[in-house]
Amino acid sequence: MANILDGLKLSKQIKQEIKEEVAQYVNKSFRPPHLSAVLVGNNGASVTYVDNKIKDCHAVGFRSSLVKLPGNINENELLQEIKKLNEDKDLDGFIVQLPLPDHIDQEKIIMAIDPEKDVDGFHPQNFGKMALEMESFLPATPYGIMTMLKRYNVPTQGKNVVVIGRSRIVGRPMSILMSRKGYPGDATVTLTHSKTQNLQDFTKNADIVITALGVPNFLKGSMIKKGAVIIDVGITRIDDSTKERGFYLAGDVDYNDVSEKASWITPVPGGVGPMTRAMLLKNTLIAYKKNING
Ligand SMILES: Nc1nc(=O)c2c([nH]1)NC[C@@H]1CN(c3ccc(C(=O)N[C@@H](CCC(=O)O)C(=O)O)cc3)C=[N+]21
Repeated sequence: MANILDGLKLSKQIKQEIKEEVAQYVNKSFRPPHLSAVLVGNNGASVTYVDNKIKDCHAVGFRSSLVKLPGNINENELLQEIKKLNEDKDLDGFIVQLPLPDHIDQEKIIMAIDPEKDVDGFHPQNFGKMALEMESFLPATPYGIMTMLKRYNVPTQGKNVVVIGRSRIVGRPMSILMSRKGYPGDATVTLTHSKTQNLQDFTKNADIVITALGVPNFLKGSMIKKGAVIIDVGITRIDDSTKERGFYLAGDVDYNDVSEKASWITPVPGGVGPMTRAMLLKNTLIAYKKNING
């Protein structure tokens, strides 16, 4: 049976560390860190994520604010809102919750965010710096996975890592981070995606598999090597009226099957998701310290 990479437990530890650091600043009469989120429309999962983010902020002593905009807002109006946030001296960082409605050009919006306030690490300047191994804000989900591997001392040097999915917020940055120098990193990375042929040939050879697909129960025990480390980024809501919230969450990994064979595995829920939230706070703290210390 696999050991569990407990993202919920680790995220609580990290939040505690952040809380203590914030308290030190506030005790010296500095203002608290301030994170803002922009929410366009009312997609169910997005609303949950933003609500959780606000709770997280309060739990660690951050100030938080929410910019709630109607789903039919046009691109220029949204750009105006972003300009205001960029210019707000009392704001350390903000995120624009994705996905945006189809009539808005996502890239254009991301490009408009001040890279210094881009605590999601989505702006091309931060992405480019990440790829060049310069200091930058790292995207929260990949950063959370790197932190989990580090705190659990999972070896990565020279390991075969297979990432499934090439999205701009998870798969692609994950592949870059794991190939960077140092620990965690120094891995041999294969980035697979929907056009990959014979995916199993790659996953069966992998020491670490990171799935970011959004296809429930996609990864089976037969597709992995014995002793592999399995990181499940997929979180899909599955309607189920017998559940309290009317749905349950399913990962990309067939957990019962895969955990028989894996050495380490992340659960869903309680794995990568809570780590993502903790790393957003971490990035905001980094932005804050730069602002406070000048
Ligand atoms: N600008 C932007 N930045 C993001 O980081 C971003 C985004 N847009 N859009 C959507 C995705 C998704 N995402 C999640 C974060 C935490 C959980 C999470 O905490 N999940 C819990 C369960 C939560 C629940 O119970 O519903 C868990 O896995 O245990 C899930 C999903 C951030 N994203």
